[in-house]
Amino acid sequence: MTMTTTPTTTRHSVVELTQVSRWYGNVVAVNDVTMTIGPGVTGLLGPNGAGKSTLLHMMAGFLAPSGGSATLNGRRIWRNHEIYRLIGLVPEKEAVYGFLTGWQFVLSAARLHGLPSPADAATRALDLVEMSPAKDRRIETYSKGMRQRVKVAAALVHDPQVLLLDEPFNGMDPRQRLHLMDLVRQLGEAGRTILFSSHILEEVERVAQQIEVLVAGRHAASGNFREIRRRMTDRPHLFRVRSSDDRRLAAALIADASSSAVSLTDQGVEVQAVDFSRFTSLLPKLARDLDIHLWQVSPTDEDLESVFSYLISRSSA
Ligand SMILES: Nc1ncnc2c1ncn2[C@@H]1O[C@H](COP(=O)(O)OP(=O)(O)OP(=O)(O)O)[C@@H](O)[C@H]1O
Repeated sequence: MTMTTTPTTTRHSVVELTQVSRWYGNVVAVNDVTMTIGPGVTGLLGPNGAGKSTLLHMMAGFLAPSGGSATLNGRRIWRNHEIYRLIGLVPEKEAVYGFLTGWQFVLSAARLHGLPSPADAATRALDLVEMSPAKDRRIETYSKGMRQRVKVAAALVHDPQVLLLDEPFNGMDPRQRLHLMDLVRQLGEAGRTILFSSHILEEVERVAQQIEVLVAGRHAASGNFREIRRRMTDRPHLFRVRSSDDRRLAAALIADASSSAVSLTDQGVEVQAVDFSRFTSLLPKLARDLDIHLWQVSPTDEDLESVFSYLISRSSA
């Protein structure tokens, strides 16, 4: 994919949230979040309802923080029109009119921004997302991936330094997803400050250099994917083990420091492993030494929700 950038824009933008909170009536959607988003691609990872959309909307100037401050390059975002010109938001909702062509949609975004040459800007944005060949078709005839790209073009039409994307890869087929991932990566490499939200760790790992984890409105972890992975692997894991002699196996496991709790149940031995790598090498060794056959070893808490709850419990410790 080739990409053109506009040399006139300074590209080193930093979005800064300082103790930002947002509540809707009694619901605290975002709770005391402090984070800095710099150039390149950052992934905002969190389960549904974590407050990702609310956070992105505050960064885009669509929502006022109830407390704390959100700035871009040191300047307040909320109600600051000059700052709005530097930010593009790709919303999660399908905010596109099916009866418009891609060209009309992106052109109207250019006009709304009051750009001096809206047609040139629309052409450039459509080229950037490789949608020029389909620009004269109505949006309702587009695939999900094409729709998403045309939304990105509309968000990029004013050549913003900051691009915020809310769950951009949702509902796409694998090929479209790879295509958009490639585009997001390239936009980041060109020096833009990009933040996209997702509830899928693998998705975030593939595109983002930096990951910010949000759980129940709180900032639960921050780092590159290796650090986030490590923190997730370091957490206590709950395993269920079925073997030819559960009782003897449980006794041997309990004697080792790799597990904090071992219990015998109808379904086998349940082990709370506090040292993941030590436990996974110890178990086969014990089985061999004691001449016990292992029939089943399965993690019981591998879902992302439990990983998230672990991270949030750590961050509040
Ligand atoms: N306009 C609103 N009025 C009341 N509550 C809201 C409103 N918008 C969001 N919320 C609540 O705030 C919390 C955070 O919502 P938000 O949409 O920001 O999360 P999210 O991480 O983007 O989740 P999802 O991926 O499901 O959209 C949720 O509990 C949600 O129900």
